Amino acid sequence: MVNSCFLGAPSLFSIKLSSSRIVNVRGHIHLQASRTKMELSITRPDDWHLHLRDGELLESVISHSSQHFGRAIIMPNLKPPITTTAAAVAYRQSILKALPANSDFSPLMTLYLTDTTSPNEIKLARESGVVFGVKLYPAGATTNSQDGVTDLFEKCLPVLDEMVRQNMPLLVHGEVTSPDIDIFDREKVFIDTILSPLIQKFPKLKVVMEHITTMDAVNFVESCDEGFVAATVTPQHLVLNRNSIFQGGLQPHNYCLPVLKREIHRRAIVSAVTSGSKRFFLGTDSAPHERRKKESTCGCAGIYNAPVALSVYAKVFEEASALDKLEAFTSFNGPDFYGLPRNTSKIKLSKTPWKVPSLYSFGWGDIVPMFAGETLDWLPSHHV
Ligand SMILES: NC(=O)N[C@@H](CC(=O)O)C(=O)O
Ligand SMILES: [Zn+2]
Ligand SMILES: [Zn+2]
Repeated sequence: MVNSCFLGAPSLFSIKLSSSRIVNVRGHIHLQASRTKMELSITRPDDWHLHLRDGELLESVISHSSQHFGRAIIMPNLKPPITTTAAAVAYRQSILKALPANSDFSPLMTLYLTDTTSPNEIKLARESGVVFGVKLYPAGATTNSQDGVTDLFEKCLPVLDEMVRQNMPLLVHGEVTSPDIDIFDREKVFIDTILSPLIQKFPKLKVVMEHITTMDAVNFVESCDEGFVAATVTPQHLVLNRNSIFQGGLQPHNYCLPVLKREIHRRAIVSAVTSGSKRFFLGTDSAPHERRKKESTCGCAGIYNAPVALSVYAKVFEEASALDKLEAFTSFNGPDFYGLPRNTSKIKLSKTPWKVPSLYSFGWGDIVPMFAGETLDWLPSHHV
């Protein structure tokens, strides 16, 4: 098998190939490797959307993220949700305690916005130095969102004003919840009826549209001011379409929210992230649920992708002949948007096939990862 890789911006990352030869095609440098041993060295990535949960679930899943990622934006949808800075500080402590010895992984905390969040809470959040965003869950939109916002424009204007003053990003689960809106249209209707008016009203508010799933979201984010509106993209929305929920029978482990969409939407998202645009960055939305809660008469939404995320992202960029743009997506665009320094250490991704476990078993139960039992191409090195 021959592998070919076009080096658009070689200074961004390095590719090592054993048994490689350099071919000059019309002025462009291509590297070809027979007997593939391709290796990428990239700045250590961050995960800008992660569910770590708490208790034994937290202890069970944390190393899958901390071994590769430098930092992660930690979602606040616990039971009860993290609605105050004091709760975020305490949750951060329990994450640090659960980390493997010697880990330098850094959790970036968020607050869960409710109808009664006060502007003063935003000040406290900023002063704490450990809260980096405020999460909007429309009430009823997703897992543990029942305490979320019922009417953003009715209830949250003073808080949003304060967020602009404090330069505190609003992180958005962008779906309307009205039962008369088709589930596949909920993101688009949210953009039209909530996000677009919100940005008109608060042009200086930083907004991250989390886990985008549609061409409409891509177009919307691209139409906004670059430094103010951005989006995270999950592995599943880059490689799966809605057929995979029903392939050969109901597939509960491919069910997440916002639900997977049509192939045209997947392709639009792939084009957006592999274009090199700074508006899109890595956010896995890794969302572990116990196996029996997924394989159930009323299965939970959420895909556990932390163990496979980097492999999947690398495959997407490779298939788009855009490996030279991978590092900006995984490691630069996120910190640049949040105004944080980029990581300085590196990780390696080698093109070595590895088999995803069919199950992770813990004393309290099992978790089934994305691509359980399948073989993936890109193997990330552990960060030490
Ligand atoms: N994405 C999901 O399907 N589930 C997430 C919540 C969320 O991010 O919407 C969860 O917490 O399980
Ligand atoms: Zn969400
Ligand atoms: Zn999420």
